[in-house]
Amino acid sequence: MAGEERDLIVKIDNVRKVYNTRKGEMVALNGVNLDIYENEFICVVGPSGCGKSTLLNIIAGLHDATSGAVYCKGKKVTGTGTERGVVFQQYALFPWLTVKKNVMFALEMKGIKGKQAEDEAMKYLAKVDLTKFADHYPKELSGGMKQRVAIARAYAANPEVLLMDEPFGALDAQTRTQLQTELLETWEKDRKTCFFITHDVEEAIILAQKVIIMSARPGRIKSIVNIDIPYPRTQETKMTPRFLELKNEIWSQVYQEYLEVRK
Ligand SMILES: Nc1ncnc2c1ncn2[C@@H]1O[C@H](COP(=O)(O)OP(=O)(O)OP(=O)(O)O)[C@@H](O)[C@H]1O
Repeated sequence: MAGEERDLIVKIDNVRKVYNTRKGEMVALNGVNLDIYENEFICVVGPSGCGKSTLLNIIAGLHDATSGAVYCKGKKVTGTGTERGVVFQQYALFPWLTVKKNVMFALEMKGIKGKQAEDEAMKYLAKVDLTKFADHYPKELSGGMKQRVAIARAYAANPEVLLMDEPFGALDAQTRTQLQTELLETWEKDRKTCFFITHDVEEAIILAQKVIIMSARPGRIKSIVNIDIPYPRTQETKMTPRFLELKNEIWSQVYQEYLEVRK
């Protein structure tokens, strides 16, 4: 249906990625197909080395696919673009810019300048509760605060899709839980399309509408599990019977792939 097509944000079409290594060719991804629709929250889990980051980097336009292609709103991805915002595990802030200027940078890339960029940056910093730190430098912030700035910067660019590569992976458990809650609250309000990689099955279920399980290398999509737990979700959701059932189901599938890796 034409209506459905309008809502398709990212199309991953038969993507294969081969790296040339000293030991020869290494197939990181093979035959990956996925459609990401507007307002979807998708989490990707799978064993270490199955190609999750490779896939995200190809969507981001940081890597090329060896064959196949990615389309964003119908346009073939050939490089990075402001319609695809990326948040990495290691905050990737500019250390020489203040918090506010880091966020302003994203706005300036979109052609928003001067006072308007400053006002908008402050608006996004307020969303992540960091207005008081606007004039601080990244090195003066905790890991969780740096990641909030990275998220504010990604949001400020108002991308069609947010690509997040283990954004909370480097944080302690408490901060991680806090940032999950904040991201959930934000997503429940604006439903920004998200493609989020994590090692943490609980994190995937609490956030996502769909959890994509990737197979051991060469990475393929092994299965897609719909998370039928209604929003709003809170940390207490993790104690509910349905959550635990989904956790068992997804964990056992991921575990099978871990065993494949170890063979
Ligand atoms: N630039 C590169 N050159 C050669 N091989 C690479 C390169 N980048 C990744 N690889 C290999 O491709 C495979 C997939 O890596 P990738 O980082 O995408 O996996 P991942 O699922 O994100 O892993 P993890 O969960 O450990 O972060 C791995 O075997 C990795 O060693």
